[in-house]
This record gives sequence, structure tokens and C-alpha cells, in this order.
Amino acid sequence: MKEVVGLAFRADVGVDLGTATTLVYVKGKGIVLQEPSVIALDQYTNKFLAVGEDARKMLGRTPGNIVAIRPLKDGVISDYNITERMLKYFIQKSLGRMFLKPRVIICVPSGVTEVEKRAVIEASDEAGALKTYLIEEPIAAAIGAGVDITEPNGNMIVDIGGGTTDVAVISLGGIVVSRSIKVAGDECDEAIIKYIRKKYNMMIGERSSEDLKVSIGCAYPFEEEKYMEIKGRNLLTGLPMNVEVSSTDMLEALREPVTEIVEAVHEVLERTPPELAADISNRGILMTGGGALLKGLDKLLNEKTGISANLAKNPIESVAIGTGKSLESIEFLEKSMTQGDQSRYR
Ligand SMILES: Nc1ncnc2c1ncn2[C@@H]1O[C@H](COP(=O)(O)OP(=O)(O)OP(=O)(O)O)[C@@H](O)[C@H]1O
Repeated sequence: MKEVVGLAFRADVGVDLGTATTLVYVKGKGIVLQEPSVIALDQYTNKFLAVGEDARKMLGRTPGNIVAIRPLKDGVISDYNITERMLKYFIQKSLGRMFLKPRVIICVPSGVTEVEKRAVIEASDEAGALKTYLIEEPIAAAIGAGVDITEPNGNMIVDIGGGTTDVAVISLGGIVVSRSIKVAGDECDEAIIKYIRKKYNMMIGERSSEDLKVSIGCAYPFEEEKYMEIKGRNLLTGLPMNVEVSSTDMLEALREPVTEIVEAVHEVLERTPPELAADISNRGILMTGGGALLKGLDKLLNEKTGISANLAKNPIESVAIGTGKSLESIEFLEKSMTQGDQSRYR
């Protein structure tokens, strides 16, 4: 519900403050912003030059005085001031000028420390929030993917973002078992850079590596080999060069990070109480997050666990949609917080 105060509006906002992408959900409107979590800054004047997509285009292409920064790493804030400024920009862009301080729900990976949680709350408060609540990413992802988390049924969510993979078993609205690892889409990009450097003596940038991953990257062999030509710098001559990379190269390159993700799923399954494990076996594993779009990951998970793995309908938006839906219960959250129930939120 939007509260009208004079000519200004009080809005409630849900933010998926991701390592790779930030999404903003405004109550009553849905997702209104989806931008890369990147800002470009003039180092001498400390002035913002670009934020979001415009700044992402500058990654790896900036002259000496300009830096393009991703202020979140591995799912948590690594540069506090920049995060605060970026968040402020995204919230203002989402709400327009005529807004009063919004109530904000932000999601965080399930394994974050109290200090990391505090940093998110402070950045959001400084960015103009009236009050900030936190929600754990797997809970938000499950709600966003349409799971009724209040049922006494076990659901397994594997949320693979840019910086973190959160594996969680949820039942009766809470997390029963979980594991958060700092291996996700970004690690896959780094693994590709390393592989291309070793095999082809060629240096490629972050963006080319992500392009390779999205286009021909796979966790399970394709029926038909795929190829992509990629440009980089020859490490021996220092000159530009082109190489044709295959999907088998990608399979090799991604073996390590993908194995770590599968092992995290295994480990959570081993710790899951038998009744809930039986539910998961019947319902399957639900995959969310952009990293879950890696081709063949569902097949691999199915092969390694014996449980079917299914991609959510909107994998990249699930967390933001879930965060947004939880805005519906913000009044309840406020009440429950004063009652001291701060285990799931904040
Ligand atoms: N089609 C695709 N195939 C493989 N990976 C993809 C695809 N589309 C996006 N990704 C990857 O998904 C990742 C970003 O996912 P997402 O937006 O869910 O993460 P995030 O919420 O920003 O990160 P985190 O939750 O770790 O903070 C990036 O590493 C991106 O390269």
C-alpha cells in the first residue's frame, strides 16, 4: 500500500543487492530496475561518472583516472562507501524525486556474519531508507519462485548468483539446513580466464569470459559440440589474437567450480533430516539465480544426486520477486521484530 503524504509518496522497496546485478522491486509496481552492480568513478575528483549498465561497459576499458568498480564481492560489501552511493542512486532512480524515505527489505546470503549484515543495514539507512530489514536469499528465492514456504514440506533451493551459491532446505518458513559457498558465476568466469591463458597462451577480459560462459559454457556435454571465436592478447607476442574455443574447452574449464557447487548440494543433502529428504526427492531441487542458467547444470545435479533438478521460471528475478512479495508482510515484520523475532529478518 502506498501512503500519500502531501504531494510525496511513501513507498516500500525490496532490493536484491547482488554481486553481479541489483534489482529493485517497488511495492505495487513490481521490478522497476535491473542494473549491473558497477559504478565508474573519477579517482581524482571522486565523482560518479556512470552507474549500472553504462559503468559495466567501461569495465576493463577505463583510462588511468577512471575506475569501474564492483563494490560487492562474494555476496557481501567490499567497498562500503561506494555501495552506499550506488544503492542511493538505484533507490532514487526507482522511486523518482517525489518520495519520502522508503522502508526497505534487502536480501543477504545465508552465511553472512553479523558485521556483514550490519554493513548492509547501515549502507541502506545512509542511502535514505526509513528502516531496513534483511531477508535471507534462499528464503526470498523460494518465495519468488512460487514455493509455499509455510507448508510442513522440505524444499531444496540452490541459488547460484555471481558471488555466492546458497544451498538451503526450507520447511515451515525457515531454513533447516544450509550452506553458502563463495563459488558461483564469478568463479566460473575466473576459471575460464585461467583455462584460456594456460591452453592458448591468451589473456582475455572478464566480459569475454562471461560471454563464453553464457554462449557455449556447460556443466554437462552438449549433444553437439559448440564453438565461439574469442579475441584476446597473445601472452608471448603481446599482440591481439583470435581463438576458436569449444564447448569441450568450457566443460574442462568449469569442472572445478561446478564440482564445488555439486559437493555443496551433496553436503546439505547429507545433513537433511530423513523426512525432509524424502520430500525433496519427490519434489526435486529448485535452481534459482543467474548462475543456474549454466547449461547442463540441471542434468549434472540430477546425475550426481539422483534427484531431479529444475530451473525456476524467472531464475534471475526470483530473489527480487521474493523480496518484493515479503514487503506484503512488512507490517508483520515490524511487529515480530518488536517481539524480538529477529532470526530471519535483520
Ligand atoms: N545464460 C547464462 N548462463 C550462465 N550464467 C549466466 C547466464 N546469465 C547470467 N549468468 C550469470 O549469473 C550470474 C549473476 O547472477 P545473479 O544476477 O543471480 O547474481 P547476483 O544476485 O548479482 O549475485 P549474488 O547473489 O552472488 O550476490 C553472473 O555470474 C552471470 O554471468
